Amino acid sequence: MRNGNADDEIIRLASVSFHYEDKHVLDQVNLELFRGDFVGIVGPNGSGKSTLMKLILGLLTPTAGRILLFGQPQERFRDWSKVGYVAQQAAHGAGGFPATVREVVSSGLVGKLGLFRRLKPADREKVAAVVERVGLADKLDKRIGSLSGGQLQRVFIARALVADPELLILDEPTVGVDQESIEQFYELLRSLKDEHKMTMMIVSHDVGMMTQWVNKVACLQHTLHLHSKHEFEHHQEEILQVMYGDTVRVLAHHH
Ligand SMILES: Nc1ncnc2c1ncn2[C@@H]1O[C@H](COP(=O)(O)OP(=O)(O)OP(=O)(O)O)[C@@H](O)[C@H]1O
Repeated sequence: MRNGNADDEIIRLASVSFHYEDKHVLDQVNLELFRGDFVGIVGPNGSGKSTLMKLILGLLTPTAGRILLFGQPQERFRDWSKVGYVAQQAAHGAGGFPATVREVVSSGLVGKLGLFRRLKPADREKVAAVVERVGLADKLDKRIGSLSGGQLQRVFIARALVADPELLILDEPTVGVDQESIEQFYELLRSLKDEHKMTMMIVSHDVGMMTQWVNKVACLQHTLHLHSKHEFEHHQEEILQVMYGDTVRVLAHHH
C-alpha cells in the first residue's frame, strides 16, 4: 500500500526476520509508513509486537532483512531525538520514585541536550508548554506518585513529546487507564497527528477502541499484513478470527 513519496517515508522494514536464541518470532516482515500515518499494531500475546518495536528502536538487531528510518539505514541512523517512545506503563515502575512532573518531562530533553547541560529558560518554557498541552499544567510541580494512571500516562507522553519527535511509538499506553482518560488520550494523539503531521505507531489490545482512531492497522502474527482502516473494518471479523481464534469476541467491540 503506497500513499506517499520517498521524502515522506518514515519507516521501512524490508524482509525483516528475527529470532531470539531459541525462538523464531518475526518472519519476513515488510512495512512502509509515511509521514502522518497513524498505525495500530494488532496481534495476540507473543506474536512479536514488542519485538517489532524494539527492532525499530534499534534495541534489537534483525536476524535478516533491513530497516530504514527516515530514509537512512538504521545502523547509521543517529537522529534519535526524532523518535519518541512510550513504553508499557509497567516498565515505568508506575510512578514509584519521588520525581515531579517537571523533572520527569525535562528528562525527555536529555537525549537532545546531553546529560550534563543545564536547562535554559527556553527549555524550561518548552517543558511547561508540553505539560500544559497534555492537560496537566496544574500538576507541574506535583510528585508523579500522587497522579492517577491516566495522568501518569500523559506525563510519559509529555516526556516523549518535549524533544519534538517526528515519530512516536507507543507500547500499550492505555493499560490501567480509565475509559474517559483513554478517549482524551486518543484525542491528544489525533491532534498531534493533525497539527504536526506526526507519525505514530501504537500497540493496543483494545482493538475496538484503537481502530476508531488510526488510519492503518498492521496485523502481526509472526508475519505482518498492513490494512487500511477501511479494509480492516470491512473484514474485521475474519481478520481477528484468523489471528485470535475464539477470543475474538472479547477483543472486538460490536457497535
Ligand atoms: N528476551 C527474550 N528471549 C527469548 N524469548 C523472548 C524474549 N522476549 C520475548 N520473547 C518471546 O518472543 C515472543 C514474542 O514476544 P513479544 O514480547 O514481542 O510479543 P508481544 O506480541 O509483544 O506479546 P504481548 O502481547 O504478550 O506483549 C514471545 O513468545 C516471547 O515469549
